[in-house]
Amino acid sequence: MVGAGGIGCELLKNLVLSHVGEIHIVDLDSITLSNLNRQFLFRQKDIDKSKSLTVAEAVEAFNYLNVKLVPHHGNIMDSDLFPVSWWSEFSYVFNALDNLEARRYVNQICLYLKKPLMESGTTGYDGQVQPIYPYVSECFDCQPKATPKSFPVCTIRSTPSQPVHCITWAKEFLFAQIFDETSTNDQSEADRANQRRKLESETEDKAEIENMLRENDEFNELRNIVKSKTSTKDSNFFEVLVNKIFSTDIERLLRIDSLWKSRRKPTPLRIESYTKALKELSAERSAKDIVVDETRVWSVLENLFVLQAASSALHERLASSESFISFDKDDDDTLNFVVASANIRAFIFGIELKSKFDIKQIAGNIIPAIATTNAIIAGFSCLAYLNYFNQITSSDSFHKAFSSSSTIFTSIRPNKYITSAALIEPSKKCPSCSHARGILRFSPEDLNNMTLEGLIQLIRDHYGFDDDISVILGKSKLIYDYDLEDNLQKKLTEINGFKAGETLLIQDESDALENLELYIDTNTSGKTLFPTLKLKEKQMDNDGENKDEDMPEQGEVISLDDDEVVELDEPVETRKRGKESLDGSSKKAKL
Ligand SMILES: Nc1ncnc2c1ncn2[C@@H]1O[C@H](COP(=O)(O)OP(=O)(O)OP(=O)(O)O)[C@@H](O)[C@H]1O
Ligand SMILES: [Zn+2]
Repeated sequence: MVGAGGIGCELLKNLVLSHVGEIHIVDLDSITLSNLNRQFLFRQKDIDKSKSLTVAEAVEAFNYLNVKLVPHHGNIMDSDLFPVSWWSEFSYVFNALDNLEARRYVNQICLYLKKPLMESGTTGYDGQVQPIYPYVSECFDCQPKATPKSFPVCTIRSTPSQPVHCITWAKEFLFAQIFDETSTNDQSEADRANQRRKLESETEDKAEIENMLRENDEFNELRNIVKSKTSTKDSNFFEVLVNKIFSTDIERLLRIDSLWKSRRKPTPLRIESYTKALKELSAERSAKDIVVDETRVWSVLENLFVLQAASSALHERLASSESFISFDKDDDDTLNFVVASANIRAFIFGIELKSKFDIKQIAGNIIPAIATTNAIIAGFSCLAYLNYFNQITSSDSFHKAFSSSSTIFTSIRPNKYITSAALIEPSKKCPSCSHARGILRFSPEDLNNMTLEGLIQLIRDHYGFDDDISVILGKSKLIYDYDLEDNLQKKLTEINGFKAGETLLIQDESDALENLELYIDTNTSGKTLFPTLKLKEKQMDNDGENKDEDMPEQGEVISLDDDEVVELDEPVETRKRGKESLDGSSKKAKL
């Protein structure tokens, strides 16, 4: 079971009461106060303890069927901690995760190992369980997932009109520029040129572009103050910050007439008019009294007061122990900074102010989790799994389970509280399961002595590639094709990145056979084992064009080796065969 959060707690209780033999529980996180309202296996005393260890201990209280529980504290995507040999032990995998990246990773591992996977997720009242039988039913990646909504840079930086624009500005721009890891004082020429190009793709207004670039440069002063070891009391960080972002920058925006032809103009904030009231407020109350008032919309003065306190707290942290601070909705200093600066910007632009509670939801991309939805989904997850195990008497259990399992949805819509849909076959366009996969288990001897040329020969012999092949290591590192022979005589261990947990994507240059993805495992004691797979012939459409769409898209980046990166400006398909289509660069026409 991967994830011991909202769904995980409910699911573990169900599985233990269903008498599952042995359950391994993986989670990378520790328990926070905000988990306690729905993750019922945790108590106040457990705050800061490991989720996986605590959850295993908690269910022992009702583990009267003596299910064996094995907790693991760690990131499931860490292939040193969780190698293929570890994954191979399981007969069933449950996802109870909260992010796409980890879900995708588990999905891929289950495809490699052909393990049944129960995928589950909830947002608010909406929930879904999807049983996945690799290569028989749709996998997690068969249906494209929606990407989060984003806003044009110009709206965020120059012309906000909704609270969400101000919140995005405060979190993604202001906070990141000053405190985050990516904030830097010495931006290279290339970075600047890149930034300019990006802005030019969004607006033709030259004055606006110059303004945004200048604003960026001026953040140096703020970064310098905040990163200097000057005591917070002696620094004028808050004053410089407020003057720059709420006064100087706004005045400069006002000078760009083109922006305000059909928009309401912003009004710069005069901090002088608040100085006296700020002093009085700080004599009366502490900022702590205000920040706990999460559901009331604070006044402009209160927001300034909170901003002052949050700036000083963040400055103090940077001056004492931390080298950078990332925004985290559960880190109150970062959240208060974002809430207050977003609200003051909203006031300047005549936009509605919001409560800390509302801003937290938006800035943290949160839809409140509902304990009942988690419980229902975990219940279905367990029932669907039991259904699978009641059937696996035949050798063809995936096909059998395919016809008797369903995807189940919950929602708050009347007559649609619970609905189900039959499973469907994998999509031919799926980036994950539309090609063959398997685990390539190297003996330690072969891994140390085999050359890339030797490996390529073995792959060709094993899988019947007639023509030449190309080999991509990891996400995008091309290590061999008919035109790139530099690595052929290298031992496998001499190729940067060639290690257990990485993947090799093999493509047939003649496009006759489907792509093959091999997962590198080095944990075997015997001889090197190639997975037994029969590669399918690629489907061609009537024009002889290949129907499979697994080539990188236009604009995607392929890296050739660690320091050479080529941006594709035309699809790889057309470039593969003809050097003449390249720009004659010194990249030795590797693509
Ligand atoms: N890569 C990963 N490896 C292991 N566990 C993970 C990984 N990614 C996420 N998780 C765990 O999955 C669980 C998901 O649970 P849930 O959706 O309830 O989120 P939460 O972090 O507990 O709550 P919230 O995000 O609402 O504060 C979390 O406990 C999280 O730590
Ligand atoms: Zn798929």
